[in-house]
Amino acid sequence: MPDRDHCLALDAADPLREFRDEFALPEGVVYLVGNSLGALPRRTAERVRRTVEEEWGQRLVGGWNHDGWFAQPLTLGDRLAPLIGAGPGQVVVGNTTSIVIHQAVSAALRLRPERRVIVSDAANFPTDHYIVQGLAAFLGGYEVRDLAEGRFDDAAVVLLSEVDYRTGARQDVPEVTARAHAAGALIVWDLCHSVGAMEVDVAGADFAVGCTYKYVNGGPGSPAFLYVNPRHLADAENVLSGWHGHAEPFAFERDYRPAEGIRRFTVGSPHVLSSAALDAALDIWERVPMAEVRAKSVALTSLFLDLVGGRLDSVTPADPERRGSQVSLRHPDGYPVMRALIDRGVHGDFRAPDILRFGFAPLYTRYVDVWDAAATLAEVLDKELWRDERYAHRLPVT
Ligand SMILES: Cc1ncc(COP(=O)(O)O)c(C=O)c1O
Ligand SMILES: Nc1c(O)cccc1C(=O)C[C@H](N)C(=O)O
Repeated sequence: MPDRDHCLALDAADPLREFRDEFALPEGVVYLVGNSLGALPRRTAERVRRTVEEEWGQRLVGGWNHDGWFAQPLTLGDRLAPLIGAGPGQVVVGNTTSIVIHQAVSAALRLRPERRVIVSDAANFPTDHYIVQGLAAFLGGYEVRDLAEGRFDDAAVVLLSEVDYRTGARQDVPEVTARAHAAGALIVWDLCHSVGAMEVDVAGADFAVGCTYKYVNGGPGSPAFLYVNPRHLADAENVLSGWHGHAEPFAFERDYRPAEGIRRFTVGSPHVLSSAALDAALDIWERVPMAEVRAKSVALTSLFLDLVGGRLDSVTPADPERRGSQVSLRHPDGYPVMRALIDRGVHGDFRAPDILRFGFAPLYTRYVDVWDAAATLAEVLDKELWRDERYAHRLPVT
C-alpha cells in the first residue's frame, strides 16, 4: 500500500502539478467536491472586475458591441468546443443545463415526428428526467420509458448521462450511440460529469449538453452549453424561439425567423457577468493536455479505492474505463459520516440514501490529498466520530 511520502513523490512528478497554482483553494481543506462546484481560478476575480468596472462601468450599453457581449454565446461555445471534441460553430453557451436539455430533446423530437417514445434514465440526475416528464406531459401522447427497460426500438430520442452523478459509472458512449442510431433514435448526451474530467468525443452524438460549474470551474450558476451535430444544423428547430436566435434580432420583425447555424439555439440576453467568469476558466483549459487529465483522474480514483479498500462498499465500477472522476462509497449513516469528514477538512458530499461521494478534479487535486482524505475517513469510521449529535442535523443544501 502506498504511504504518504510515496504520494508526495507522485505529486512532485505530476505533469499537471503547475495547474494547482491556478486555483485559490482555502488552507487546510481537501476539496473533493469539484464534481458539484469547481474551485475558484485565481484569474477569475480580475476578469469579472474588468467586466464590471471597465466594460459595464465605462462603456455601459456599448459593451454589447465593443466588448462582444452579444456574441458571447458563440465565442464561448467555440472556446469550449475542444473540451468535448466539437468544432467551431457547433456549440452555444447559455441558460441552464435544465433549459438546454429541454431545447435538445424538443429539437430531437421534432426531427423524429413519427415516434412517441422518449427513453430516459430514471436514475439520472433528477432534472434530466423531470424535464422530459414535463415535456411529455406538455406535448401529450408521449411515453417516457426508463432506460432500465432496455428498449430503444421505437424511441424518438434517448437522453443519457455519460457519467452517473451518484455512482460515477461511465457509459460506453460510442456503443450506446450506435445502438440508439441502429434503432432509428436520436441521442442526447448529458456531459455534466465528464466535461473537464476526461477526453470527451461528441462526434457521434446528435445533441449534447452540460454545465460549466463542475470540472470546468466556471463558478456557481455559470452558463450551460448545447452542442448540435452539424448534420442537424440545417433542420433542427429551437423550441425556445427567443429573439437572440432570430435571423436578424435588431430588425425587430413581427414574426420569428430562425438564424442560420448554431446561433439559432440562443434564446435571450446572455449572462454577461457569469460568462466573464467562465471565460477566465477557459483561459486555463487552453493549456491543459486532456490525455493527462484522464490519466491522473484514473490514478487518483484508483488510489482512493485502494486506500479505502474493503472498509466500505464502493458503488463505483472497479474497471477504470467504466468510471468517471469520482468514487462513491456506501454507509448507512452516510450523512453524519460526511459531516464529520467536512469538520476535519475533507470535503465530499452525500447523496441519498447512503452515498458518500468524493470527486477528484485532476487540475487541483493532489495525490497527497487522496491519502489525507482516506486517512481521515479511516479515523472517522474507526473512532465512530460521526456519532456526534452535531452531525445529525440536515442542512438544506447538501
Ligand atoms: C447530470 C446533471 N444534469 C443537470 C444538472 C443540473 O442542471 P442545472 O444546471 O439546470 O441546475 C446536474 C447538476 O446539478 C447534473 O449532475
Ligand atoms: N447545480 C447545483 C446547485 O444548483 C445546487 C447544489 C448542487 C448542485 C450540483 O451541481 C449538484 C450536482 N449536479 C450533483 O451531481 O449532485
